[in-house]
Amino acid sequence: MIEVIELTKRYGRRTAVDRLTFTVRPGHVTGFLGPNGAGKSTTLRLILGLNDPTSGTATVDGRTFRSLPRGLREVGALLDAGDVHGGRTGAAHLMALARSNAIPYGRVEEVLAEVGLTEAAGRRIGGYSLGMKQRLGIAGALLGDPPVLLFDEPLNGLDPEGVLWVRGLFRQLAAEGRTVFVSSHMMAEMQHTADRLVVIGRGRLIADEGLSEFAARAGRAAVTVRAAEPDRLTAVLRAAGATVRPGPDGTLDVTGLDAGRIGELALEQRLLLYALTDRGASLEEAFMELTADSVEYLAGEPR
Ligand SMILES: Nc1ncnc2c1ncn2[C@@H]1O[C@H](COP(=O)(O)OP(=O)(O)OP(=O)(O)O)[C@@H](O)[C@H]1O
Repeated sequence: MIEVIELTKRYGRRTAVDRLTFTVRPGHVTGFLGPNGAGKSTTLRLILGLNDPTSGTATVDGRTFRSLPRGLREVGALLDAGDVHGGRTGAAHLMALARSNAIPYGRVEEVLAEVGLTEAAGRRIGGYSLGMKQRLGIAGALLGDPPVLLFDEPLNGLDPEGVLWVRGLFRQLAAEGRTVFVSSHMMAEMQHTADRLVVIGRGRLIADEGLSEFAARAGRAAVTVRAAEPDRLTAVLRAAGATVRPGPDGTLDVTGLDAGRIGELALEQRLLLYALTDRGASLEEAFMELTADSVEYLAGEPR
């Protein structure tokens, strides 16, 4: 379990992390979300004892990372996949990590196989693609078989197959009872990866809850409808107070009426429906709405 209490980090006059309090529990994949510059990397570095907080505490199972005696065996982390010695081979990099953390060398082969890098293990990291470097970083985090794992933007640079693999791996690690904390600035990445969210903006906590609770807060549940006569249905639904927007492939995106009421109205007007799907609130919309005030650099108005 990771516990962050009133954590604050200032760089001169800039407050990167502002009295942040949250808990990351075992058995879940917890997404750590926030727009660029929200303070995610700084928070992860504070948890790992790489920087000192200005005030407040960050502990892992009740102790600061620096006071944990067994390093990588207690907490595995991938912070920056590019931060590796390009002249070394993947295997040599992991061997060095194993040696400095008193981890048996046999683990190196195991984790290389787990991340799919066995073939590339003898090649120099300088020639690895970004996706391969991410895999190597994940291998390093897994090396000590730790109960707590932190990943900073681990999906960056991975191809779709790699993304699916990482998601499966995170779920499996959580199912084994580990604490898995994964940062990202994109809700779309997290909504299929995490089951809980810690959301921050400008260093402050915005949400610490399950994915569905977060979505519900936006309060914009939508229904997707596919109808034989979309124009007539649109008029009927608008007359009943709904907001209707054309969706992709001739579907309609309806808010303001639930699926049951839309079905009734269609039946009353003898309008044929091919599909009627509850979409729930869009997590992306919830994220944009709740973090809108804390985005560092807003894009200009569209021209
Ligand atoms: N060493 C430092 N010195 C000064 N300011 C810093 C330092 N590290 C971070 N900051 C500032 O703190 C704020 C938070 O940065 P941080 O990298 O933690 O954000 P982030 O959420 O990880 O962003 P991103 O998604 O862009 O990586 C930013 O405004 C950044 O400029």
